[in-house]
Formats: sequence, structure tokens, C-alpha cells
Amino acid sequence: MTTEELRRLPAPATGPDGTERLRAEALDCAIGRHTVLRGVSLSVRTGEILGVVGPNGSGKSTLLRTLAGIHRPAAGRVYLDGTPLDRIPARRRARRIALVGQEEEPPAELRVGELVALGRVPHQPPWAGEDEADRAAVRRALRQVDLADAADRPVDQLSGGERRRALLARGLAQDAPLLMLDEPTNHLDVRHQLTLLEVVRGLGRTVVLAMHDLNLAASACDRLVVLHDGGARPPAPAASALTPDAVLEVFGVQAVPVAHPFTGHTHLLFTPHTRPEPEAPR
Ligand SMILES: Nc1ncnc2c1ncn2[C@@H]1O[C@H](COP(=O)(O)OP(=O)(O)OP(=O)(O)O)[C@@H](O)[C@H]1O
Repeated sequence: MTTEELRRLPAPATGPDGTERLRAEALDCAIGRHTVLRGVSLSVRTGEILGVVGPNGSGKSTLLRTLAGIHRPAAGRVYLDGTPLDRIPARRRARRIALVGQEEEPPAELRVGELVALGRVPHQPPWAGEDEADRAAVRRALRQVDLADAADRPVDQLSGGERRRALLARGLAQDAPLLMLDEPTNHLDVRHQLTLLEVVRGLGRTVVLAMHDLNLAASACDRLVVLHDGGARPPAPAASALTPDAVLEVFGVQAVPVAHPFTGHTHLLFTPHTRPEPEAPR
């Protein structure tokens, strides 16, 4: 990541305005009989970008799918703009929450433009085709992910990163006020990672991002939720969510915060955790 690219990461276009878009109360999330998370309570403010971080298998994808209404919580409830999520019909919910999953495989027979146009379906009356507003939303989303010239390309001929960007474009075209992206920067080269996060911050929407890269998460998100040990720590700004002690406890690695010489932002440098050598017998 060059210093120029780092410098281009802007502040959010719309800061948190204090109202609450999404709330989770005492959620238990289970897959089959396996309880992944217990007692998760959190609130996402309108216009906020909330990051979800945690080690592999800690439940990031499960939490996002539960917050988006794809998974039913085993206990507790999710509220969207004050309404219980399970009371919102699926089509209306899809106009208000867009989720782009981590491992989605788009149908191979589609062209890129057709894939992105799927994001418009919740906005169309049943059996009605797309109108000019839909086509404009698709073109805009393709431009946002740098695939403006790829609308006619078959999806199965895209590279992994291009396919990921096409799926993200479908989520952007859905034009929902709440956007949930699971590992959006996976497979993307560094320029597209930074551009995507810049686009997301410029949307002025409420966004929940699950991310592995702690430095990217810290630079893109207003607050972070750290998943650990079957629970979620309360959302907090990166500086307090990712202290060296917290990183060591949750991820098992040592983190050294350094100030970037040009941006002044704090970055974490990681090294494996080394235990002190036992003293040699005398
Ligand atoms: N279909 C499934 N059946 C059984 N267990 C599952 C299934 N999907 C996920 N799990 C388990 O649920 C737990 C949480 O998985 P999840 O995918 O939510 O974690 P994650 O934090 O997103 O992981 P990663 O960082 O690896 O993407 C893991 O222990 C995982 O093995």
C-alpha cells in the first residue's frame, strides 16, 4: 500500500448521526446444534461503518448472516430501524439490507451486467422487467468497482478478484440503506482494496463489514466489534478495541502500534507471540 493510496482514504462522507439503524439484543447464533456466539448485544448507528473482526471460526460470517436476517437467531432479536427483523417481509427486507457473503459463487452462465442487475430485483414489481433507473444503478455499481467495461463478460471468465468485485457491485446496486459485506477485500489487489473501502466510506450508508485485515478494518471503520471466545466485545473505536493486550489475547500475536509517517494514522505491526525462554537450570 503506497503512501499516496493511504492518504487517499477519506473520512466518512456522512458521520454517525446518532440514530440507531440496527440493534441486536442478547443474540445467540447457532449452526445446527453448535452454538457459535452467545449473548451478542450491539447497536449500529445510522451512517456508521461498523467492523466485525475476530480469528478464523469466531463467528463473523454467522453474525453477519444473523444480523441480515438470513439465519434465525437461536435466542434474542434483531431490530432494523426499531422493527423486529423477523416481522419484515423478505422482499421489503431486501430493499433495506444488502448482504454480500464471503463465499458466494455467482451462477456461471450469467454475464456480469445480469449478475449485478439481480441486486435490482427487490425494487421491481413481480414480473416487471428492469427500467432505466435499474440500468443506471447497475452502470453506477459497475463503475464503482472498476468493472464498467465488463458488463457483457461471462461471469465464469472472470478472475477471482473480478468475480468478487462483480458480487460487490450487485450489493451496491441493491441500493439498500444498510450494507453488509463479508470480507469484501478478499481476493482484491491492494489498489482495489483501498478503492473499494473509499467507495464504501463515500456511500453515506450504514455499513457492517467483516474483515480479517486489522489495519484495513481500523482505517475503514468507525468502531470495531471483536469476536472472541464465543462472544462479542462491545463496539469500540479501533484504538481501544485493538490494543496490543487485546490483540495478544484474541489473536495470539504481538502487535506494535506505529504512527504512519505521512498520515499519522496508527498501524499495527505483527510478530508471532514468543514465550519467554525458561531459565536454564543452574
Ligand atoms: N455449515 C456449517 N456447519 C457446521 N458448522 C459450521 C458451518 N458453517 C460454519 N460453521 C462453524 O461455525 C463457526 C463460525 O463460523 P464462521 O464462518 O461464522 O466464522 P468466521 O469468523 O466467519 O470464520 P473465517 O474467519 O474463517 O471466515 C466455525 O467454528 C465453523 O466451523
